[in-house]
Amino acid sequence: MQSEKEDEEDASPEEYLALCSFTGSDSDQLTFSSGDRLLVHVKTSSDWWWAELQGDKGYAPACYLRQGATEEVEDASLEDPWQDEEYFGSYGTLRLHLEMLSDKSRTKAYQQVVLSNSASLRSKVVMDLGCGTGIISLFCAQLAQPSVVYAVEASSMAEYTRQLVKQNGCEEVVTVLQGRAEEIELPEQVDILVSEWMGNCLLFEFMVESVLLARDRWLREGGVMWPSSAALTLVPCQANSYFAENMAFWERPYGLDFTPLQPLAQQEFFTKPKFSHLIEPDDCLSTPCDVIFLDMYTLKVKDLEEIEGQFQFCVKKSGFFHGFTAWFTVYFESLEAEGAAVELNTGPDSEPTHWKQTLFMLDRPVSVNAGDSISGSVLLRRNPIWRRHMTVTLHWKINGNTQETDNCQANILFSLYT
Ligand SMILES: N=C(N)NC/C=C/[C@H]1O[C@@H](n2cnc3c(N)ncnc32)[C@H](O)[C@@H]1O
Repeated sequence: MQSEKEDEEDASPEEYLALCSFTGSDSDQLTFSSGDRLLVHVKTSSDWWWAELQGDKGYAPACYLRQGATEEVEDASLEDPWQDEEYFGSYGTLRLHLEMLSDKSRTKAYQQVVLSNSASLRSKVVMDLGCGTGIISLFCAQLAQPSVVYAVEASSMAEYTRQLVKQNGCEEVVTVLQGRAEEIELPEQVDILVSEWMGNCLLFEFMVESVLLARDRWLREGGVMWPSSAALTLVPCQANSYFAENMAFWERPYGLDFTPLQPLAQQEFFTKPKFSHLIEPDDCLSTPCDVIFLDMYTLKVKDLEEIEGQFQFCVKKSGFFHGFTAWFTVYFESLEAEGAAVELNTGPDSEPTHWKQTLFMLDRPVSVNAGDSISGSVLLRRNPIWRRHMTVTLHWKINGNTQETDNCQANILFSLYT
């Protein structure tokens, strides 16, 4: 392996600036500090590069490095680490709002929360964070009698939201405030902070940070968070059709042998997560398991930098282990003491949502048998520079009980970028 890399290192290495510190999580990953200048020898993949720092060689996460960066470039990227221009720009158009409103599972879950708590919502003060078109605020005004709903929206959609509130005769109850939730001023504390903040893999976009900041500033003592908690679920899975369409395809297209393109296909299609994947329940190789649980009352912004979960799956049927699929569930506690919680589950046993599920493909499938165990960890690491992005690192071992399977330690890092 080393010799292979040495061959490839003939090309002259390029200097990159480390935009932030990184601690390697195993022996072949480099550890470096913000400001270090690394020599990148081989860009082995879009996410990991073979680099050198003062004689030490190892893999470095590409998203931590900037080529020939000088101070002003670094400052530039720090200028808009939230990419707000682009982010709120996209929410100023209808496309994303139409997608979210068309998602019946998602929208009806919030409607159900308001409906099943309508009595307790009477005379309450509500904040709807990131209200978009104001659908949740309109549900509150239409299905319950809160004293006021502060509908906060940072994008230019807010001016239309005001029209929708008026158009539906809710202006007595709903007050639309345009601005970032972190920056706007409310005239009072709120009893309930409701928001639909979940992104791919639960956290992508990191809108959750805004929700936590607003909680700390505006939610009164004993106030209620909707969602109240969230869980990220993982399962080892088959992905036969995705594998066939993107990898097996090159075996014999039109009677020709295109297999030399398969390494390229692996690099191009299997090193990025596949958003909007629809996993069939049958594709699950074991019982799914919640690997991360977030309590929205105690979660702190600093906790979002790195969140790790462990897993131990027992394979329930033989098949090809192509990858892991992830989804999330959020829970809305009842305002009544003994009331039942409402849940929005985006997994394969529920009605599909616009999030669908996220598929992380292994670089090559492994055949597994019933009784094998797949154990390991998942690490969500927030990008220290681009604050709406994160990487997902999966480590796992297969302690097969078949004679030819040994521990195949593996880890893959996926960057979730828009
Ligand atoms: N990704 C999912 N599920 N939903 C995205 C939903 C995002 C909506 O919330 C708004 N939003 C996001 N962050 C803030 C904030 N800090 N202050 C005010 N409005 C905000 C966006 O402009 C969208 O309209």
